Amino acid sequence: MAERNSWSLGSALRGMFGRQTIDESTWDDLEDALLLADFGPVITDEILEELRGQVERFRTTDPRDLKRMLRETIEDRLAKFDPTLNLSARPAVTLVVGVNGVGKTTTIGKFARFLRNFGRTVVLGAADTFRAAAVEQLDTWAMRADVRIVRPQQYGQDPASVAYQTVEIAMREGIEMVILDTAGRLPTKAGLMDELTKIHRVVEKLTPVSEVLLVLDATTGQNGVSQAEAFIEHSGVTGLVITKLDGSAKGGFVLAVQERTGLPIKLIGTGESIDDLTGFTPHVFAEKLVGDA
Ligand SMILES: Nc1nc2c(ncn2[C@@H]2O[C@H](COP(=O)(O)OP(=O)(O)OP(=O)(O)O)[C@@H](O)[C@H]2O)c(=O)[nH]1
Repeated sequence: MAERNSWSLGSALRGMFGRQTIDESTWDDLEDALLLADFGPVITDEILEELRGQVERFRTTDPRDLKRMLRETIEDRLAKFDPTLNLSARPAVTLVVGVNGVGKTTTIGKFARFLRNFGRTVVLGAADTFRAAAVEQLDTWAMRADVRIVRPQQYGQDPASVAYQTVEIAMREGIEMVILDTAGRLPTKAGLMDELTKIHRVVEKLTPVSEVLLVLDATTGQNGVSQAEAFIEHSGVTGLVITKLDGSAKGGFVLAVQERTGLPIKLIGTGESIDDLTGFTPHVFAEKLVGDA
């Protein structure tokens, strides 16, 4: 199953785990594979050191043991963060933030369907009011997911007022989940952060915001995190969504990004279709990354 994912280490590791015994070239190959997968140099060194210690402690020369140890080490590190979505409030308000093009709108559509599949009622708020195309795109996803949407009355309307109206409708009509789309780019970073702060403040006049999800594109890997730093610093992010994992060779990014930001991954996007979104389970992810044999 591992080989089907572009981000799997499967093919990179096949040669080394095909050998009879662990030797120096095994370690070199493993280092190359981890760096290529965007674990980053620090985590790569730490993992190698940990595994060398374990191989010595257990006095093994069997590459299959090393593979199991690699999987467990990655799983342990992934599991240090809690991936649970906090959506017990009614309504539970989720603000979705991130730079342009990372897959915010697509994620919102998929997330709406994801929640519908759990029997929840959902309303979307189109609080990216500056781009007509953004509202239209969200509308299309609302239709696909079969959920309601609150659109701005005119373009350029204060995004905070659309957010407020959406939450108000949810409260009035007993809709359980509110998902708010936000702009990815404004002329200035300060303007963007002010806008998000305002949306947050205005919504919280009605009810607390349950989740602020930052969407990151796996194909840009750790470079993309630098672009998103302002969101992490200023918008009270509670969790990460990693998109486009299906087209990425950077499976190690998933571990690196949690450790670098200190934020848990809560959702994973694995394609462009409406059902291509899953929760994040460290055990499953580590197994798909390293392979289970
Ligand atoms: N392969 C793949 N493509 C994705 C995924 N998520 C989003 N995309 C694609 O990425 C592109 C950008 O997605 P959008 O949802 O428009 O991104 P956005 O962040 O809302 O962009 P703006 O509205 O411009 O801010 C689209 O072509 C999506 O189909 C994913 O998990 N896998």
